[in-house]
Amino acid sequence: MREEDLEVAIKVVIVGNGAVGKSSMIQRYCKGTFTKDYKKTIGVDFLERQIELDGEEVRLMLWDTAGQEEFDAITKAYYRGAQACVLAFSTVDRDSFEAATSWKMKVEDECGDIPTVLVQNKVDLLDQSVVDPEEADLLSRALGCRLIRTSVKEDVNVNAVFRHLAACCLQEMRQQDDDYAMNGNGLHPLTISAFGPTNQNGKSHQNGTIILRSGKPRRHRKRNVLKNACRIL
Ligand SMILES: Nc1nc2c(ncn2[C@@H]2O[C@H](COP(=O)(O)OP(=O)(O)OP(=O)(O)O)[C@@H](O)[C@H]2O)c(=O)[nH]1
Repeated sequence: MREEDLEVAIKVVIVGNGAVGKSSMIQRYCKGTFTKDYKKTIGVDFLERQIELDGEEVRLMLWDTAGQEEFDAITKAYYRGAQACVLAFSTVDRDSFEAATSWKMKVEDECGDIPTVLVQNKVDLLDQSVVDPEEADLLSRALGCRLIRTSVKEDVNVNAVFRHLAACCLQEMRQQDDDYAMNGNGLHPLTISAFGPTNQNGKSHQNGTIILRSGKPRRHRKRNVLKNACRIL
């Protein structure tokens, strides 16, 4: 398979309290639209967008999870396999700021330590802000992730959020490629050689190799996708 037939696909989850602007951010980024109406997300939605970064084609699959508690049980499963995270709160909603730490822990529980951006949305409403700039800076340092202030409404910094995450993932992936290249025995660093279990005929089920896959982004064969349209629930 040729290198140009491969692409990087990254699953990004967007988490945060209800009404902080998660769905709006995804709509803005993938469709270029914004609506003032608030329609609670039920369950999980996703949209995708392809970008070029450092000469690589990167497909970002953006998973929109409901911020409302009542959908908690449904959304939990959808964190699995996520490779990057947007952790959003609203400039005019103190509770959403205070909930950011528990959202981060929730994602960490499911996905481990994945590249994450803390997003302070609705900065067009700074005159009504209930979060001091220093507090937000402090939180981003405490959580160990970059803070990006956005206005989805005014289309400020939305692209920067996703480019930053894609760049982090790409860097991780290249690091893995380097490790692989340097690993002289021809095995991927996360591949463990072993005798596999045998079936009733005494034959090995596969080739005797147990592969531990990391949840990190990998190159995939390009595929034709239905652009921008996939509702799960
Ligand atoms: N002023 C302002 N309003 C915004 C901005 N982003 C989103 N909104 C509004 O905030 C409300 C909530 O936005 P949503 O995108 O539905 O919020 P959500 O986080 O997806 O909410 P849930 O689906 O309940 O989790 C909507 O009325 C949006 O129009 C922004 O940057 N500025």
